[in-house]
Amino acid sequence: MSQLKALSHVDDFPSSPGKFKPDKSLAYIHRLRVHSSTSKLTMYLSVVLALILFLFYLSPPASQQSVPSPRRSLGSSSLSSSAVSWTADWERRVRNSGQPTSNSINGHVVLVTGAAGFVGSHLSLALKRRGDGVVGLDNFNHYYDVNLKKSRQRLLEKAGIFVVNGDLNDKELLDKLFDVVVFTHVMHLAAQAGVRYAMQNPSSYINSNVAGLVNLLEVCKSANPQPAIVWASSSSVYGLNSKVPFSEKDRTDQPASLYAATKKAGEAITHSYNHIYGLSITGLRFFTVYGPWGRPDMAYFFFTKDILKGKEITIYEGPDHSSVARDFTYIDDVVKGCVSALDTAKKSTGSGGKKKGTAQYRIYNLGNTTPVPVTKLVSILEKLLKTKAKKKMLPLPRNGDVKFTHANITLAQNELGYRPTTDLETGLKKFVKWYVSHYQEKKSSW
Ligand SMILES: O=C(O)[C@H]1O[C@H](OP(=O)(O)OP(=O)(O)OC[C@H]2O[C@@H](n3ccc(=O)[nH]c3=O)[C@H](O)[C@@H]2O)[C@H](O)[C@@H](O)[C@@H]1O
Repeated sequence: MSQLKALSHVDDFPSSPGKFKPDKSLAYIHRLRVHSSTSKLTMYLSVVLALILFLFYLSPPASQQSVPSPRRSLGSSSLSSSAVSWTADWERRVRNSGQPTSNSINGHVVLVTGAAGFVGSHLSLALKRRGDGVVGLDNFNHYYDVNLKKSRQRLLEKAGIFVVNGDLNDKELLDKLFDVVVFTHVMHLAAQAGVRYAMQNPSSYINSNVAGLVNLLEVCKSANPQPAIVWASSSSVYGLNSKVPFSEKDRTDQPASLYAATKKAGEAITHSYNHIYGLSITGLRFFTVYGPWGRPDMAYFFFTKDILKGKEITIYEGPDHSSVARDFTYIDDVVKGCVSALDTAKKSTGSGGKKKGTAQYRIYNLGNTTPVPVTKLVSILEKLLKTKAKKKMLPLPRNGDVKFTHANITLAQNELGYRPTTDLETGLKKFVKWYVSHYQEKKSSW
């Protein structure tokens, strides 16, 4: 979430009480009392009266005041005179975007949060392609290059998906979206991602991954009908768990980063909403998802950028120079898992904020089952980029990173039919191809 954006309303208030200077104004009134003549007072009163009448004349009638004005969070920065038509246009765009096509197999209508993000944009396109109604939501924060998010948004727009510019914590906006469209599903992918950044900006993780999640769940529990919710948890919840491969039954009470702790909190929070309100919930633990249109804060992405620039890259290693490894999972495989989670999700059981029966609660690993050392990732990139990396080996810092991840995907295989098919070399080849073509015209921004 953009801190600046979240706090922008603060500008409406005096920054400090010091801005009020009651002592001066009192002295002024006192001077008036002592020195002014009756005629002066009459003159002041007339001026004040004239001012009140003038302001009254300028103010719109009550009926006009009740018309909602365009909101900053809805993507308009200017308060134009066409306030009413702009709002109607916005509603029309949301409604059209959420309309399933006639060839839609199941008629799903999905709200995708984080739609301008990496997984969100891929998933939105996949759903739209098969005819689902898809409405996107994204706050376009500055955690990484906003231009990349806007480029993804343009792709979505071409496919007929409207991405609403707004924040998860904006309850009024979420209520409005649920008023305009009846969502059968919510695919909740908006989050403050990144393991290491949590040490720099801890509050952004609480704001998005905890407060934003609760806000969304509050709106979903009150919606009628309640949507089924599928959301992105993370492999990082396994934390210091050393039993491999990681199974959903393994302990997840030892997070190694605040990021992981907020994702684990999300699993607990969603469970409580499932239990109390009958919301159907599916949590997906993603394992280092990579691919075209990926996130520039992730190692494979900035390694590629730095290798091409001839800049040194830092590779972390474990004790005694042991390798650090990740179960890198290709985006298309993850998207298939997400779609399948949506398709197998049962309906929520509650209505009007009241639970009517037990609702489905599921958690799945979506990994690749083949951990690859980071050193190997770098050698694949060197081969694909035909450039030698300038490598610096460093002991794994205490920044929240864990030494390895490795998914057991049996449960997702059995219940979602999830079968990842892309190995790291094949996936990175597709990423590099995209990277080179996407940035070749923007070399100045490298
Ligand atoms: O699977 C997950 O749950 C998580 O996957 C990634 O987190 P991570 O696996 O740490 O991905 P990267 O940040 O791309 O790091 C990949 C590997 O490169 C290593 N690395 C990272 C940065 C660096 O400068 N050098 C380096 O060797 C890390 O230690 C890690 O082993 C995502 O960033 C998280 O949002 C996601 O939730």
